[in-house]
Amino acid sequence: MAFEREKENAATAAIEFVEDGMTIGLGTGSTAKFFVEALADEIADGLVVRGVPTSEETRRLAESLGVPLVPVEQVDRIHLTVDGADEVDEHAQLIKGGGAALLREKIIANASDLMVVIADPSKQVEVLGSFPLPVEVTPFGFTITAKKVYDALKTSGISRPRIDVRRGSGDKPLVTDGGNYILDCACSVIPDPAYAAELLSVIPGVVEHGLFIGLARTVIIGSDEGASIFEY
Ligand SMILES: O=C(CO)[C@H](O)[C@H](O)COP(=O)(O)O
Repeated sequence: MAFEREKENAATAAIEFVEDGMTIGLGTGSTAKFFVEALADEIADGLVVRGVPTSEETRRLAESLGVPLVPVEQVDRIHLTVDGADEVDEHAQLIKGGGAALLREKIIANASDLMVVIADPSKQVEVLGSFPLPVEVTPFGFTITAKKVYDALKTSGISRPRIDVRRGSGDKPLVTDGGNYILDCACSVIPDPAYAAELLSVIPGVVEHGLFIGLARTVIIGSDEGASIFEY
């Protein structure tokens, strides 16, 4: 798999943000997996923390590695969330949701004192939009919602968005942990991510979108040799 070493180095560097007693949001995806593994090693060495997983996939991984978890309903404070991203720009604006976990990821990131993004260099972009923007929608009326999403993206300045329902097994629409569908919106360039986010957020049927604006405060980019940490 590409960029494995860079992902692992970014994830390992994020351990320096972890302190004893923290409740930690555990992201989803191949980079976040390295973080959960690194955290499990620290726990084996005596670190005391609890995790809040952002997907069923991460919950299973954390449980298999012996990372103590706390049900999200019982959490009153999340000190830190460490998660990957599909794209990160120079203002720490993100596209997330390639792993279909964007809803839980955003709820947990938004509730955290600090969101740290870990990524390999291929995720760094000047302008968001090469990666198709995931938009999570309710199955009811999703074709109507898709049309509204198309209109919103056009209004935000994207010239020709193309929208596909993400497919899972048997070519059926993929169903997220929350029971919803994902619209993958090929935009090429998102000229005004904050405006696009604002327009998408008010569409009935849109549960959440993959634009993470103003959430990440720290971005760690892994390299072959180590990692660079950027604070915003
Ligand atoms: O947003 C996500 C899941 O919904 C992931 O963080 C994102 O897709 C990056 O994944 P990876 O680390 O495997 O490249």
